[in-house]
Parts: sequence; C-alpha cells; structure tokens
Amino acid sequence: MLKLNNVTAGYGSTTILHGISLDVNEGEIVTIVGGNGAGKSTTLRTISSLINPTSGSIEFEGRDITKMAAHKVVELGITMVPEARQLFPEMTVLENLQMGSFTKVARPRYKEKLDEVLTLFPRVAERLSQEAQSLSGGEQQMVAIARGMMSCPKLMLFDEPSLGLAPIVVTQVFDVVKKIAASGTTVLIVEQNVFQTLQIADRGYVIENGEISMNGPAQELMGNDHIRKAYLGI
Ligand SMILES: Nc1ncnc2c1ncn2[C@@H]1O[C@H](COP(=O)(O)OP(=O)(O)OP(=O)(O)O)[C@@H](O)[C@H]1O
Repeated sequence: MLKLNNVTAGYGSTTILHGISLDVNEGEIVTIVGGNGAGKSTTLRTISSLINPTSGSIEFEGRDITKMAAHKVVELGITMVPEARQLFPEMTVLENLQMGSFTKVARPRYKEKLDEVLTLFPRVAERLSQEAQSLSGGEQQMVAIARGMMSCPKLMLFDEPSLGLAPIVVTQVFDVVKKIAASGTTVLIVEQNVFQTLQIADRGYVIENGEISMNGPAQELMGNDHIRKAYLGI
C-alpha cells in the first residue's frame, strides 16, 4: 500500500533521514520506534508531503506521491494525527471534527462518520460544544484521532499519540488504534512507547539517527536483545 524507497529528507541544508526504505501493507499496523530525535516525526511529515524528499521515492497504492502537494495526499486517503494533537484550540470539539471532513471523499459521508466517531468516543460526544482547549490531554488526543477519522482515511499516520498522557489513557489510546485497524484502516504509528506499540503492531521498524537499523515482526522485535536493552529497559 505504502512504499518508501531510499528516502532522504531534512530541513534546509540539514539531512535527517538518510535513505529510509519501508513498506506498509493494507490492513496492517506497522510501527516505527526509536528514541528522541531519531527521525520518526520527520518520516511521517515526509509521507504527508509536509516535507519533500531530497532523493528517493514514495508510492501509495502504486502511485508516485513523492512530489505531490500535501492536500492531494490527504485526498488520496493518507491522514496524519499530529504530535501534541494540534487541535484548533478556540474552536469547539464539533468544529474541530468538521475540519476533518473537508475532503471530497469525506464531505458526503460527514453524518455517517460523525456517528461512527461519536460511538467510538462517548466522552467526545458529551463535549461537542466545549472549546477544544478546555479538554484534558486525553480528551484532546481522542478528538485529534476522531478528527483524523472524519477524513475517511485508508491509511492513518499517528505521531506519538501516547505522548504526555497518564498510563490509563495511554492504554485507551492504543485500544482505539487497534479498533481503527480492525475496522479496516491501515495504521502507521510512530512512538517512543516501544513496549505498548509493539504489543499492538504486526511489524515494526527501528529508526536510529535517521536510518532503519532493524525491522521485523513485532513479536520478534520485542524479543530482540538490543531492543530490550535500549528501549524496553529490560
Ligand atoms: N522544523 C525543523 N527544523 C529543523 N530541524 C528540525 C525540525 N524539526 C525537527 N528537526 C530536527 O530533526 C531531527 C529529528 O526530529 P524528529 O522530530 O523527526 O524526531 P523524532 O524521532 O520524532 O523525535 P521525538 O520523539 O523527540 O519527537 C531532530 O534533530 C530535530 O531537531
């Protein structure tokens, strides 16, 4: 479904990703794990076309999206749930959800998707008229995920959805990601919370200093000595 071939990218003259290659197959949950500053968010920004690769290519459903404008990538069915939520703080929860359904594909399905996300997130349903900035961190994360779902994505990119949340909320977030995948949306998730992410993922890639240092089935990575020492603290 998604294929990165030897992608190099960065900011200005600073190269952050040094030839990243990875695949995501339809129906999978794939994770990219790694420490601070390894290049996880940069990888997602590059897939979303917020950053253009300096070399290499990106394909989605057989189509070359390497140089496509970001809004066209969303139209094709790739939606990112950004790090730190990035809601529109002074808009209500409902207005934030409406912002998610601006695409051609999503507009006619607005009502159906709204019902779906409000069933999945009953706490969000209770807070539709509240300003987004007045929600708790966990509630904001749920709204950010719900807003992403409103665009009817085929592939959802999650950028550290567990960041800064209490452990019980982190577990709820991972449960929601699993449900989204079970309902047919393919998931690529980047996380520092290596243990819980590998538990829900089918496959994983480890990124270190902008390079993929290891990849394989999630269960296998969880048993790997280097990963256990470096990321799981075992
Ligand atoms: N807008 C930017 N301009 C310049 N450098 C940036 C920018 N955004 C990120 N970087 C740099 O790119 C490197 C990789 O950052 P990135 O956000 O991709 O890492 P990450 O793996 O997601 O880390 P974290 O888990 O800490 O968010 C870091 O050294 C960071 O300082």
